[in-house]
Amino acid sequence: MYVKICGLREAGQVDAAVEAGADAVGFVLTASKRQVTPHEARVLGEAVPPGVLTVAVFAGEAPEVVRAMAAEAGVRAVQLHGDHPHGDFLALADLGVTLVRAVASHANLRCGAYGEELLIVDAPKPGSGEPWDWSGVRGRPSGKWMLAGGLDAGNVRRAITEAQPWGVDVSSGVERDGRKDPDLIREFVAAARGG
Ligand SMILES: O=C(O)c1ccccc1N[C@@H]1O[C@H](COP(=O)(O)O)[C@@H](O)[C@H]1O
Repeated sequence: MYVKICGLREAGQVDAAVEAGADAVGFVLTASKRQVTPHEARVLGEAVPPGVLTVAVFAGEAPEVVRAMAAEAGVRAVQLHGDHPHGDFLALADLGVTLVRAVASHANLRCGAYGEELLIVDAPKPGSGEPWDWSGVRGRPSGKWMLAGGLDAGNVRRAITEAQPWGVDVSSGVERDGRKDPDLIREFVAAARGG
């Protein structure tokens, strides 16, 4: 089970995610309570081993903005949320990073349909921590797709059973009082992998 921990803002949180065995760590560069600057993302990403994907999260920015910020952040992947047109993915195809398309369940759920390598099927309000009807997507997405939206250590096994994703992605569910919590990160990764 591929696991991404998103919305990291401090070096200790990144270390906790890597040590827990996360496959990918996310830095939110779009407007959010979890937003970091491209420079901060670069510094955080420097401690991440090569085998772990560093992901910059965007939502609605123009491809030129994504290109410039991703280059400054030095990330290995960019994640575009919302209704980015196919042309935005084509415009970023030569960026040399993994493209991740993040959409709500009403969208095209074929991973690769827009040239992306990874797909995230998320709640209507990304980063809100609100659970949604994961069971409704079972059998609809194809390829390498991650389930996101309202997951935590207590519900991720059920969500995996219901939706049958290739991976899972979490932000709010590994926070305590608005900050990422190393224990919750460890518990989430273990639960996602069946521990
Ligand atoms: O986490 C954010 O603040 C965020 C802001 C804007 C777009 C995406 C964001 N995060 C993504 O939301 C889901 C996780 O949601 P949840 O908090 O676990 O319910 C994941 O795809 C993040 O990358």
